[in-house]
Amino acid sequence: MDDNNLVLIGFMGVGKTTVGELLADRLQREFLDMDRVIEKETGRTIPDIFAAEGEVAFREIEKRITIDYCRNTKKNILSLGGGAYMQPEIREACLKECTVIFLDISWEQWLERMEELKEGRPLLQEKSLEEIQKLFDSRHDTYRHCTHHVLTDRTTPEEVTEIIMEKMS
Ligand SMILES: Nc1ncnc2c1ncn2[C@@H]1O[C@H](COP(=O)(O)OP(=O)(O)OP(=O)(O)O)[C@@H](O)[C@H]1O
Ligand SMILES: O=C(O)C1=C[C@@H](O)[C@@H](O)[C@H](O)C1
Ligand SMILES: [Mg+2]
Repeated sequence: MDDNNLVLIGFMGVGKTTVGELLADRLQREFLDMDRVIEKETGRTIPDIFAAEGEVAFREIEKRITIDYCRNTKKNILSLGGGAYMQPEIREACLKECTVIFLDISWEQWLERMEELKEGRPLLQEKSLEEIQKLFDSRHDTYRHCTHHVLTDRTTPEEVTEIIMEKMS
């Protein structure tokens, strides 16, 4: 395996953080959740940034910090915010500098998790179910521009980790 960062992408709640931590253990690499990195670097929570400055301002901050970590760090496991990959500049930096793993999930399986996901995820609190499903569907084709695509339906985080290890071997 090379020294590239591994970048996990996919919709909110698909398991990027959970699987990212397991992968980091297996590979003896550091795990960085980019939502938490953004909060640390700005000194504010993501809900606070959304509330005070709005989504457009959040996306600019997200772009600057995510691209910096993609380009200027090595050997990390980076879990991207659920919407980060929709930004073309972030996508280009990830595909050029990193190995990108898309964690996919069906809408039906995702719905089963939705209630537990609402806390701390402002987009899920603001939007109707119909709007969330539209967002879910609209992002799918963009996430497919990746290095490895893993469907996680009825698969435990440990099994997902194993599938990723096999794909990269
Ligand atoms: N493969 C899985 N099977 C069942 N539950 C899972 C799986 N992966 C994650 N979960 C559960 O789903 C919830 C969301 O997982 P996690 O926080 O890892 O998602 P995420 O992709 O990092 O979300 P976000 O984009 O909002 O940061 C957690 O409660 C986690 O335990
Ligand atoms: O899917 C999204 O657009 C988001 C997902 C979260 O990870 C956070 O980055 C933020 O709440 C926006
Ligand atoms: Mg996460």
